Amino acid sequence: MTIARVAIIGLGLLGGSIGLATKARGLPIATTGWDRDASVRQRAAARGLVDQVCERAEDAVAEADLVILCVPVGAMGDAARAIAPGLAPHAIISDVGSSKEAVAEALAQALPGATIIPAHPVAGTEQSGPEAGFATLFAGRWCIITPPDGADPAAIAALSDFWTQLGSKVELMDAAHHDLVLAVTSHIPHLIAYTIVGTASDLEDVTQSEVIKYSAGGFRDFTRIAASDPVMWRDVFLTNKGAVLEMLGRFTEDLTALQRAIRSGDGDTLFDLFTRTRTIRRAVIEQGQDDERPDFGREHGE
Ligand SMILES: NC(=O)C1=CN([C@@H]2O[C@H](COP(=O)(O)OP(=O)(O)OC[C@H]3O[C@@H](n4cnc5c(N)ncnc54)[C@H](O)[C@@H]3O)[C@@H](O)[C@H]2O)C=CC1
Ligand SMILES: O=C(O)C(=O)Cc1ccc(O)cc1
Repeated sequence: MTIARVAIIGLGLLGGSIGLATKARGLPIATTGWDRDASVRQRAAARGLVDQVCERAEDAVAEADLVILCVPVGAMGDAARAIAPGLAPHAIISDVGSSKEAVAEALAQALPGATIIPAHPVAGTEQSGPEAGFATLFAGRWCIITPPDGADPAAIAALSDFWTQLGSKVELMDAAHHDLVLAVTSHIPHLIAYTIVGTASDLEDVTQSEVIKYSAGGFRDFTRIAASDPVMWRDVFLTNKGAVLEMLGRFTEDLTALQRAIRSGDGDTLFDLFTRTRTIRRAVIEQGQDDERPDFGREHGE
């Protein structure tokens, strides 16, 4: 199965980065794109995110071997219905959504009989929109592919190859397991960031300007995460409800234990946890899963 033509639906950070990476790596693949927002279509064309930005969804997907839906997870069903009339019978339909079980269901319902292989590149930033994409986003990052039971092995192989050619490391995973793992490694950290920044900005005896002025430490990192796209993250929490609530239950128990340790002056408990977590950070850096790549800050103007 050769992928010679890819249609990208949704031309924001993820869609734009796929288009730019395909071009920058010189892949022999033609790219088309569509976004439901006319202003995004125009800005995407101006930046050359794909070879051809189409005015209609069905034109963008006509003759595409692979269609990648790069819209918020709550909009996957709508996007799938928009492309349905133009799809080639052999096309592989995939996506980049941050939650996988709900997306797989929405796509299967919208496109009965289609070859659907959901995926999630675990790579992104707090930015969104057609100006945010960059060609190196996926380099060295994991892309988790969650094929449904009975999926065509040739289609899985073709999608895996595509992501490998964009520079990603590919792993196959069951969708439910993906959702549980990402709940703890990505979704709950975002929820915590939104909470802590919200709590700080609500404080009555600390002014907003003090929060901004003295946010040199950990709080500064939280403000980056808490600047992430509200539509995208609303949809993530609504679609990964079960796994997020399960992990949030455990997190709340652990937080309560820390609260008790602080109240009772139990320094050993605090020290032991902080020592254990330090080793995790070291392992993350050794595996190259941090954002301390030499080009990352520069490309983001930091
Ligand atoms: N932002 C990130 O760091 C990451 C995001 N993702 C996932 O990628 C997907 C896209 O996220 P971003 O590119 O960050 O968002 P974005 O906001 O930059 O781009 C999304 C685009 O989809 C368009 N859109 C919305 N509904 C549509 C519809 N029904 N039909 C056609 N176009 C529609 C919007 O106009 C927008 O241009 C989401 O599902 C998100 O969960 C995955 C990995 C990382
Ligand atoms: O900006 C960050 O730190 C991220 O965590 C980006 C991100 C957001 C959502 C995903 O599904 C994957 C990666």
